[in-house]
Amino acid sequence: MTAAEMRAAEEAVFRRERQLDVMERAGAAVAREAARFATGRPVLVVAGPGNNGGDAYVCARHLRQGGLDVSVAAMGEPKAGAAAEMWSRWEGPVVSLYEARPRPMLVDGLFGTGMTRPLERGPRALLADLVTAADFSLSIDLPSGLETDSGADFGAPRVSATLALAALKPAHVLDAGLERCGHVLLADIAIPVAAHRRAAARPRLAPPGAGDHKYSRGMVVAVECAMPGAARLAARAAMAGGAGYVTLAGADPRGGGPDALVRTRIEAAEDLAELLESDRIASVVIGPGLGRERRSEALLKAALACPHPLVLDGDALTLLGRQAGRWLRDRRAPTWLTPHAGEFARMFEGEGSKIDRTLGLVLETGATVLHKGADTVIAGTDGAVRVLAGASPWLSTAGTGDVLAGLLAAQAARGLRGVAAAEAAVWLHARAASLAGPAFAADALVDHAAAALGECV
Ligand SMILES: NC(=O)C1=CN([C@@H]2O[C@H](COP(=O)(O)OP(=O)(O)OC[C@H]3O[C@@H](n4cnc5c(N)ncnc54)[C@H](O)[C@@H]3O)[C@@H](O)[C@H]2O)[C@H](O)CC1
Ligand SMILES: [K+]
Repeated sequence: MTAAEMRAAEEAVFRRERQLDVMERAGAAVAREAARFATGRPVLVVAGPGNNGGDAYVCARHLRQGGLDVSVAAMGEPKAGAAAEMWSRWEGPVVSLYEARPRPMLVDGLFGTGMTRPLERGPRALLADLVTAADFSLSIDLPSGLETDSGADFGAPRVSATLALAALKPAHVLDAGLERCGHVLLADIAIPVAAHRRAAARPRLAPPGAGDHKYSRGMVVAVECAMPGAARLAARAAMAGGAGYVTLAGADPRGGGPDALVRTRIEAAEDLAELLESDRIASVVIGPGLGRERRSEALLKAALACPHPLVLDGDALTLLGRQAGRWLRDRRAPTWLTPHAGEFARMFEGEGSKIDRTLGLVLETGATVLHKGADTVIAGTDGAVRVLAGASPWLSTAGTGDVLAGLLAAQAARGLRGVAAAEAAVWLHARAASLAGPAFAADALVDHAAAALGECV
């Protein structure tokens, strides 16, 4: 939830409950986690001037009542309201942040969702030093120094763990927030939240039924052109992703690949157009290794004109570029775009967080967009958003995007649509990466995709 949505949810609660009671709950939740990690060690709580600081004073009081050695350092005194009341309920001394001495356990309650501008250099350095000197650091709601709605870096330290209050915010999963938050925990503080944006979750996929056959399970066409290896990876991934039949349409009928991979020879774009007339086809993937030649462009146009669900990746996205909206708006069949940051920028400018910009491209094209990266954002035409953060960093190797495109084509061929198909593909991809361990080649992802799928049926 964004900062504004969070405020609205809080306001709704304040209509029937005192703000003090909600803040008590938040502070108590923080104290429970802090005590768990402190394991008896001395604690330094740093408190800011707003409600994040209010939570911090409550936390300090609870920790001290629990028998821990707690000191408090503040940056600005709370002026009024619940936070000021919590400050006055803290009976120990409060030193200025500039006088704070590091302690083994640090609780960071300087700023939360109220962060509106970057931290100034002074407090930024002080906080960073205290975090570095601590054995364990826990941030209340957000590491102080992140823009809540985008995860942009406002000078936040990298803490050991962050306890999100009531709901995850975009900063817990996007941009700089991805690495600054450390381990993200979520506290239920009885503020009801109804979010249409969620973290990507393990899909539940139907196994084949007794009456299924290769066509009913979905036939995928992968288009091969300039770099055959990339299209082959996508085709193999479609097989591992559960498609019943995969054919690779290309100029060379003898190119490699597993025996089960069917090759269909196409010379010109007309051949592809003719192939794609078959109503046995359940989805098409084009773009991995497509190239940017005249022939690539002609093949892309043939694919765009076909009546089947279509996954557009790699060079297909670059070829569409700023014209993506014009080419895609009138396409009737489901369409997915799977850009990485560079391809996305070539198609669409947009403003705001990665979520906002991804939704912008959805609006522009009418397609489901799977915006890749360490923080993968999926957005659909119904406004639904899924984010997958924290996938294996070893995915940053050539060919993994081709595998994702193939996995997505398989989900489309199995009948999944929109965000659900993209979420399933992204989850399978991340899970296969974690099964593959360190330093894998993209080929190994394919080898682990079936095992990942096995966890979903
Ligand atoms: N509303 C509630 O009762 C509850 C809120 N919870 C916690 O409150 C914070 C959000 O609190 P808020 O007072 O809105 O903002 P902050 O404490 O994050 O910030 C305070 C204040 O600081 C100013 N400010 C912004 N940027 C800077 C900067 N770079 N340097 C200096 N000062 C800055 C700004 O004007 C803000 O007003 C939320 O995260 C929760 O922790 C409880 O969870 C529940 C009850
Ligand atoms: K904080």
